[in-house]
Amino acid sequence: MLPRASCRLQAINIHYQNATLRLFSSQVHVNSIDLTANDFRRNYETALPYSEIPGPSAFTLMKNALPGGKLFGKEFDVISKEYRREYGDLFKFPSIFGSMEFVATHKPEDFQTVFRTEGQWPERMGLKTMIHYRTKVRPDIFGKHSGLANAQGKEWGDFRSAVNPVMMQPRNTMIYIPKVDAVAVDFVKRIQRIRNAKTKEVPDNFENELNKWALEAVAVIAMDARLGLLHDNYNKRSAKLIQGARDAFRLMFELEFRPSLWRFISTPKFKKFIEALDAVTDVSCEIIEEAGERFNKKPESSENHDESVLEKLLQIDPLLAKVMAIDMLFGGIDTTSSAITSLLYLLAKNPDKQENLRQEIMTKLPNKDSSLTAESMKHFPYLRACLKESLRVLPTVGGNVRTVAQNIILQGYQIPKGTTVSMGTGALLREDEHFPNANKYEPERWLKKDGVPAPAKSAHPYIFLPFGFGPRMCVGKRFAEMEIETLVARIIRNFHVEWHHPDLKFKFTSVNVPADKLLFTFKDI
Ligand code: HEM
Repeated sequence: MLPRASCRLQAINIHYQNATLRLFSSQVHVNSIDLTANDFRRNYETALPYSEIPGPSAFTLMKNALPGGKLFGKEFDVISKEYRREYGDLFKFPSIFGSMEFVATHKPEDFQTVFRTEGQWPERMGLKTMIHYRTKVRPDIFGKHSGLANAQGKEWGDFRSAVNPVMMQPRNTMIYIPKVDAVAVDFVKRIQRIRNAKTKEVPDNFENELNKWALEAVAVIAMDARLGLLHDNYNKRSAKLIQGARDAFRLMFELEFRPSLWRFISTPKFKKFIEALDAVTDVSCEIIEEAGERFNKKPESSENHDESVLEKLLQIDPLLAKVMAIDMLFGGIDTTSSAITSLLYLLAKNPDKQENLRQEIMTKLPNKDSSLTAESMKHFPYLRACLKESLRVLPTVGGNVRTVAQNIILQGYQIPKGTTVSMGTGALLREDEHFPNANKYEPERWLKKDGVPAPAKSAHPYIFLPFGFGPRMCVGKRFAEMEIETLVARIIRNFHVEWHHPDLKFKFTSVNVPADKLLFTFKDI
């Protein structure tokens, strides 16, 4: 323990918490935007009752979702699209087999109402499968913590206040650039090794390679550990972690959102899910323990400015540090690799944009072995725009969710406090009404030119929220953006990225993942 560092962290923590509260205080309790409490109460009483929100009955939903039904095996975005066509921009998904009833909306004004009334401790429904696993199956590891993503109320507020200064401050992200860049350089070498010598196309397991990069990069930030995943003979333990995270993510989605009896009996899928989570938990704990031993061996006097997230959090609360590190390993694989897949694919399909990006990168990486620094990363506005645009055209997550914190009115209907509302932002990102030429990949729409604001700024501000919104937004946002930008800068500096196959499809699990093999071609510059 380092008491002085701990005090410093707590001071930053309090400062950050105050700043965060200031930032969002103007957004609290304004559902009635500009209405007095009495006016709002009157409006609420005369609004249409919640029970009248249109939508399929539990029976129809079951019938459609079971074998032979019109939506059998369909992804959530397809089901949502179908019901939106049938019922309009607001409809209700009833509860089946103990799953949660929720309201789905596709109107930006509704997103604004929900977010601006979310309060100090916004609630996003916890994942019942994860909470069950952590509190009932593995309390030995997780103690009272079901994880940041699943905690609610003050427990969430305390957890988040502890991790925010370490994970959300830009300064604390930049310090990891050299280490994350070293991972990117290794990945470039890996591409050179594994691609076909003649065609330069990578093997059909390239998605797994991207997963390995994502885990290697997040581990270096989370616990200053190089796992060696980019070597030819990477160890079985890490393979188990990747496979476990991938299986758990996909099964979690099925168990949470499709009809399932797991709440009543341990179904085969549920057993597989527990096995997958056990693999993630056990391997993560081993890696964390090894990191802890390394930190203990560090001399007291050694520099601590680029301490890992784990090391910093250990000085605040060891259990919280462990749970957050596990969540970083678990949550930092599929998300980041899905986002980078979309970006590489869109750059491959739009060679002119790829060339613009290369020109920008060349200014700071004149040689292939020039170093990427925090300073050089500040000068890549086009790279940032390319990432934003790919998160718009092929978003990693399809929407946002909140449990509403007070009674509100959406599209004339009463939405009582405690209702789960799913905001289908993903569906609107490809609509011309919000983004002209919405299907076109145009990073320029995110850039201001000659003093003229970026065209994308004229879209409703609550539609493009790839990392969520407000105090509960993605805690890994800054790390994810930095990891992706670093790797893409390295790749585009080294290769022409090409795609010579039918259009790549994505499927919606908990995140959008590629449905086909990632057969990219990487030709040397
Ligand atoms: C491109 C990559 C990523 C995307 C698009 C993404 C997106 C999201 C979104 C939309 C949320 C919900 C936010 C809200 O409700 O307002 C979220 C939450 C979260 N994300 Fe990410 N994420 C990404 C990467 C990561 C990474 C790398 C980590 C770990 C280092 C991470 C950890 C988390 C955690 C722990 C939460 C829950 C936060 C809370 O409830 O306080 N994410 N993410």
